[in-house]
Amino acid sequence: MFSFRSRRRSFGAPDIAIDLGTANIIVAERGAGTIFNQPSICCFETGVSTNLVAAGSEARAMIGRVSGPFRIARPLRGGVLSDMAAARELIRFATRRAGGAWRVRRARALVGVPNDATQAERRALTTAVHDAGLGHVQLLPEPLMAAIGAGLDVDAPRGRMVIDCGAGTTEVVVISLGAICLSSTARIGGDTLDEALLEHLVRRHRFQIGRPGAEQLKLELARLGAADEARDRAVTIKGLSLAAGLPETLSIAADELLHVCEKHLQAIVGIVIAALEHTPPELSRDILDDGILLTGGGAMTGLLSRRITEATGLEARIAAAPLDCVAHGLAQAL
Ligand SMILES: Nc1ncnc2c1ncn2[C@@H]1O[C@H](COP(=O)(O)OP(=O)(O)OP(=O)(O)O)[C@@H](O)[C@H]1O
Repeated sequence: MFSFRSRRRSFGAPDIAIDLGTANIIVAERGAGTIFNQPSICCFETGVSTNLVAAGSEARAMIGRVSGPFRIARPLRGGVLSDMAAARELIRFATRRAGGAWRVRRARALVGVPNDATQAERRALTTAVHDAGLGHVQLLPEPLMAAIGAGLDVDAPRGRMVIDCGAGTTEVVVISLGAICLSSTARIGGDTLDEALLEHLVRRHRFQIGRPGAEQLKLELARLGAADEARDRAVTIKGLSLAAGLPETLSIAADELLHVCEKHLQAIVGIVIAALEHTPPELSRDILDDGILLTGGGAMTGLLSRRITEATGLEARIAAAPLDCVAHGLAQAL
């Protein structure tokens, strides 16, 4: 069982907090608050040596538009580190503006990590943070940090269920007395929904769009899906017609694409139900009274909270700033 308070005592005051997510990286510095919040993306020029050309928002604008020696890289896949060089360079880039006195003695860093990350995945993340120029690293579980960042009193002797819906992972945890009592993680999230929409368009309409286009489509569907009357509307998508081999604008009923989204949401609901089945009775009673808290970017679609409530009968509440909960929790730990 992870206990936040016991781990903190042996670490001393940290200087910097890093929420390195599959989609976004947020860095907070003690005394200065958030100093960086941008997409987790790098663009490298590969040649004799590999150089970072751009990172964050600038690199995101390059997706699908680079060729030759340029390579777009994302440090994480499915919530865990998959590209060491990209992680190191992105963390270095994101922390370069930090100006604390710790620069002289190398920062102590708090870094969020999925609760089910393996020892090898934890070691890789720690190495990437060290290689980026930071000193002592402490890894903290993202769903617990999300709960703290959302304002839950995690130290109370009360069962709290939190679902952190990221781009690469969905984590369902039950927290009591400052510790995670039960945890279930699936490597699904906003990214897998983007991919499902891409595949649907190719299979059903022979129409190709890029990853940023798929994410934009998902965000539009999230808006439309929240209002039942909007389901009849059509969405227009710009991309490449594979049949004609030409750029085209495709118009599709929102309802058809919302079916793809619903499949994804049902997979998340399935994880929540499985976690509830394994929750001890006293904690279940607390969750019955307090409901479930949703954090992470994927929680922002009102559809997910609605489907969870329909399936479980429990109130599902979306945190005030879902995208920032983990970073806020880590910043509080600073
Ligand atoms: N309004 C919205 N509706 C649905 N999804 C959204 C919305 N806004 C953002 N997202 C999605 O949320 C995801 C990013 O969330 P978040 O920043 O919490 O993930 P992350 O921490 O980078 O990922 P992970 O924790 O899995 O490594 C992206 O897939 C993004 O498209």
